[in-house]
Amino acid sequence: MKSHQGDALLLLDSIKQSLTAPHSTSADHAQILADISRLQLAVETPLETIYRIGHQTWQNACVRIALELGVFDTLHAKDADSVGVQELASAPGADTVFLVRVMRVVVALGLCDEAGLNEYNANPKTKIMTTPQGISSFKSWFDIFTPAAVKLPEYMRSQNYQNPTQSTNSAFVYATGSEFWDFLNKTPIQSHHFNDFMATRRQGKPSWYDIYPVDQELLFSCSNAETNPEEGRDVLLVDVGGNRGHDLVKLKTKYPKLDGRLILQDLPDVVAHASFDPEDDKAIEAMPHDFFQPQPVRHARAYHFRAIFHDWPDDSCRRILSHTAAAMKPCYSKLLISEFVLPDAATALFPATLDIQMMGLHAGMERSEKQWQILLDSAGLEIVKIWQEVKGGEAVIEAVLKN
Ligand SMILES: C[S@@+](CC[C@H](N)C(=O)[O-])C[C@H]1O[C@@H](n2cnc3c(N)ncnc32)[C@H](O)[C@@H]1O
Repeated sequence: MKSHQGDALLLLDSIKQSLTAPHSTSADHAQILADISRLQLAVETPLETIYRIGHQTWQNACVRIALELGVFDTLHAKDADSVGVQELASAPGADTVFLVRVMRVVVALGLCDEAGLNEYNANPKTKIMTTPQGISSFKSWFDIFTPAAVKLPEYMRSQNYQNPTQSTNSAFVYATGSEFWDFLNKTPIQSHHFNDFMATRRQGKPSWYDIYPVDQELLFSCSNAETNPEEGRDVLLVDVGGNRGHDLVKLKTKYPKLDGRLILQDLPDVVAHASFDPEDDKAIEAMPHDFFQPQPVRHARAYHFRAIFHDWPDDSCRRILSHTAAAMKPCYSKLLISEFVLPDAATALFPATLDIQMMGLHAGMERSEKQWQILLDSAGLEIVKIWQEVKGGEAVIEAVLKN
């Protein structure tokens, strides 16, 4: 017990120092959060630890119910004024006894505050649960992903605990009878939540072009390149599996004078709902394309994939990469992959969990530097540089055709 106390006091000192430091980076922020988790582990008993972990499913269910009942919207609309349970329950027609029980959990989780007996008010965390970012992420996690998580132990038992390597055989398929992308295609409401989740999930976080110096690494060389006579103007970047184009729109906002075409590729139903109007913004072109087919855009300056390869097992990745490599121009085209590069040890909880999520949803995986290197090498590509702000965090992997 004594040594735990010692650990806790050391961690507390380190947290204090970090919080009072004059400047802090993303890496410092990640370190403070890691220290806080370690501090909690150092203070709580083993029994408290397993109770905290074991109750998370029920807590998430309460947040999902509160979201459905419009609790966060009502509290946020009232700003600093408190709202009684009668008012919270009246519009959706919920039972007040039931709602009080759910609200105890929501308050304890910190998503709003208690203002008195059965009275609540918004706090700084409440607002995010009223935005597309909070709503779409929670609906995706709970409604689309959780059924596969609940079935994961049973599924893995049925597979004799062999690492899943085929997207047609995942916990998601076991739980729903469909592969993830087919399921979304068949359920427009879930597809809508998932695509909103993709578009909003990175708000407030650096994007790939904040980590990778686009102006130095892509633009200068692109304007100096020969123009492709067949296509009229060089393609600067193809965002493969770019969803509804949110990333390209933000890239264009950051670099309004981009020289070269920007092309969004994704499945037909997804690009049909692109987040830009192709008539208004001629700079971005939407192109339905299945990345398991040959890449139709040849000799682009860059092919960018964000959060694509972690959705697939190695064999599928190799097929996508081989089509990309076949379209790349030697000594000119770059492959940019925005994903986690896992450390060899001490992986943070978020990427470690994301890896399991990818396994459960798609038989996919997060990869370490070595695993990326082997995968790219097997498709005729080599890593030039890994651009990364936080060790073990999200990175931009820059690769080219092997000599
Ligand atoms: C995890 S999302 C990432 C979206 C986007 N790159 C981002 O990071 O926000 C994966 C994307 O791959 C797309 N996708 C899935 N299968 C595909 C296929 N066979 N061909 C092209 N795109 C596909 C999905 O529609 C989805 O937009």
